Amino acid sequence: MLDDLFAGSLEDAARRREQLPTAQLETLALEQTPAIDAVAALSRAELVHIIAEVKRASPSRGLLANIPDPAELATAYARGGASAISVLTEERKFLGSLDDLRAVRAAVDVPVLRKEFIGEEYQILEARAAGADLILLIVASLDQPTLDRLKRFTEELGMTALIEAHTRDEFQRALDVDARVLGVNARDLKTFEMHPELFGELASEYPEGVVKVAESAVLRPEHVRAYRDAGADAVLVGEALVTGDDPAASIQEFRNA
Ligand SMILES: O=C(O)c1ccccc1NCC(=O)[C@H](O)[C@H](O)COP(=O)(O)O
Repeated sequence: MLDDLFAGSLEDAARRREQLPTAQLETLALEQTPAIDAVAALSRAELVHIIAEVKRASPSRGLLANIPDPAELATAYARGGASAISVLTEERKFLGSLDDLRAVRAAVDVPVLRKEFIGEEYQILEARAAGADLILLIVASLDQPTLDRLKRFTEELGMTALIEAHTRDEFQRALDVDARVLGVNARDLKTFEMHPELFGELASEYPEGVVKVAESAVLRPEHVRAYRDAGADAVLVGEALVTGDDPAASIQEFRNA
């Protein structure tokens, strides 16, 4: 599944590159307002940070929510106290787009994450050109030299990489490239089973100064509390917010869990 998602994302990027060659995209990326410092925005604070996700659909859950106006949803997230907004831009299974990212960027002042299956520099330039401050790098799909190269490229553009691990080995590989924001995702990408305990098993191994992000498997405030008690600085939440009645209120509840 992960290989298919990556292949699809890279094919879509290749199609866009035919319309907008790398040199032109680079100019657009460099013209943007500088990226917001996501490390500062997500570092430990009295209340846990919520990274709230704009997520229409997913491979594990199918269609989740009709989101006609991602900017409106992101504005509600920010009103509820989200510290960052994650926007799924993958088109085939998550039904997202770079237009969603641009709309969210224009609507909020908090850092914006491009959630995508990123395997090459062009996709990172696209993220910057659309105003993203953070991009996702999934360790499971990148060999170590590529992970290192893409992380450096991200930082050269003034952005931050959220480096995502699903196992202890991947966690170590993220540390080996000096991850500054390191996520542990509870969702097994092969079986889609949730393992929220993995974050707690790895939390004590984060070096000082690395932002600890727990991802997925939050449906209720007690799930956020468990991540917070295990040491999370930030928790990334998608489904619970897009399927709930009042996303701003849910974020407030999660922050105070
Ligand atoms: O959500 C999926 O089904 C999925 C499948 C394969 C790769 C990635 C996937 N999700 C991306 C995410 O990491 C989540 O959207 C994010 O952590 C929020 O998760 P949740 O709160 O459980 O919706």
